[in-house]
Amino acid sequence: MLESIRSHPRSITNAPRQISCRSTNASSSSSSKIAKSIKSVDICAKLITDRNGHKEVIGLGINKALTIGRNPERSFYVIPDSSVSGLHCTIFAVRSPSGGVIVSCQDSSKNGIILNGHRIKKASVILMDGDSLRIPDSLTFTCIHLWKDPIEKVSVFDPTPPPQPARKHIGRYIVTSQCLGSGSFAIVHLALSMDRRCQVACKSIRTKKGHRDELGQVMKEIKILMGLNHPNINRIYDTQEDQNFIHIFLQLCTGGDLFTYINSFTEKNCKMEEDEAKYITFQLLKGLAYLHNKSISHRDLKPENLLLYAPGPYPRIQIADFGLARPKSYQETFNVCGTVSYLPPEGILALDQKNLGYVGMPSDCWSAGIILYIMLSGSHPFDYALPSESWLSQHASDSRRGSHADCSQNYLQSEARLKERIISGQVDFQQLLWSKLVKAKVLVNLLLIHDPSKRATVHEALQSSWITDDLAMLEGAYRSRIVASL
Ligand SMILES: Nc1ncnc2c1ncn2[C@@H]1O[C@H](COP(=O)(O)OP(=O)(O)OP(=O)(O)O)[C@@H](O)[C@H]1O
Repeated sequence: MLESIRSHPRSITNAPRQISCRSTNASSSSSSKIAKSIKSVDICAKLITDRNGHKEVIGLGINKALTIGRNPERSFYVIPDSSVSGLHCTIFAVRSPSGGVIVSCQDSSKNGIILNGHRIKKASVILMDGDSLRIPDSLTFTCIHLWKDPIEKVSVFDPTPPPQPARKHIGRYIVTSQCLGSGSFAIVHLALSMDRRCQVACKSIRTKKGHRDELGQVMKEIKILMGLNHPNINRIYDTQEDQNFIHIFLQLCTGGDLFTYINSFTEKNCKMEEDEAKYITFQLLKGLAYLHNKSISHRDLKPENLLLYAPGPYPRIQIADFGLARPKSYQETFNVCGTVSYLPPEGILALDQKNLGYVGMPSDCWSAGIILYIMLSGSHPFDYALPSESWLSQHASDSRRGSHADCSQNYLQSEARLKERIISGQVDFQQLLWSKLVKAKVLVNLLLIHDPSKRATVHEALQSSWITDDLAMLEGAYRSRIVASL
């Protein structure tokens, strides 16, 4: 599979074809046909296309690629015009981590696409309600519409574009009301950079009055992180401050986060392929190696903080959310922080004894080991109270409900059990699948070594035979899919 990615960089479009509903006119009979055909499909958005006055409505399903182009072999929606590339663009809908839907369009054409009057080439953009997307001389998507009650509304043929959602100016950015996600400290919106002429993410952190020192510290850290430039690190472009917020402008990722991606396999009762997990781990280790070479540790690595640069299989991932990252030169050890499920034993001990410090880089390697385990098995190596595979769905609903801050008795008890298991170091390799994943298991074990001084460093992890056996293919895929697109 890795080989096929290398030689056919567009194999991303081998994703299942979009099950769409089309109507050639606005008649009620076609509307009812649409309603029938979509009942079994998780439709979350619709496109209304206009081709020389001929209008159609197309439903978009979650995690389904709608490929558009001239070549019927490569495209579901075929436009036999010479101005259209074989595969011109791919529209994708993914669930956003906060439960909404993100619709994006990846251009793969020679001539590009026009989004609201701006030409886009070889990039992935997020589409908002009312956005107009044009393939020059051929086709216009007059609107994209996202609904909460999709089945009912997708059958209604309404070619009127909805009003453009509110936007506000912050410096040289236009921040839209399209929410991309939110966390404990921040809310993230889609924004447009007037200088870069591209979409970016705007992460807004509310600043508390009278905490100027804290604010100064955040700004200092942001400055350090603005110097980072690596394909697997989410870039910080700029910051703006106003009375109540610090706004951080980030490189836009259009594919959601790794947690939601892994969970999409569990929802389909399957697991991520070993090769795909390897490709993602390889990128994670590359990004971490870059950070660790600069003596910076992330300290809050988890699948929720690994973003997919664009949707689709074998995604490019970016390490994000550097809120807790620190250069080591600040201090040798740190006050403990991060999420318990991904903390190493020394982090748990530091957390409970309050005054102990721990070192950031081995902690990142531990978290990488947990992430690798979850990608391959769909469950957590220490959280095995739950039957395997229900861990992800349990945590997905927890994080949607925002119950990380839950202090209920149950939550505290299961957290205490989890901490005990992490400290005792008993990794659960009971699942049958591990007998087939011998080399991957070796790497997981190296990253989950109890003693941080003996734990594999990121460079040692990159030297593990699970990675080096396929290094040529991994490097090839990396070069053709990631470095070539920079
Ligand atoms: N660059 C980006 N591109 C697209 N979406 C993003 C980007 N950065 C963040 N998001 C979305 O916003 C969500 C919240 O962002 P982030 O995790 O940075 O906030 P936070 O408050 O610092 O989180 P935490 O609760 O983990 O501390 C992410 O889960 C992701 O879905």
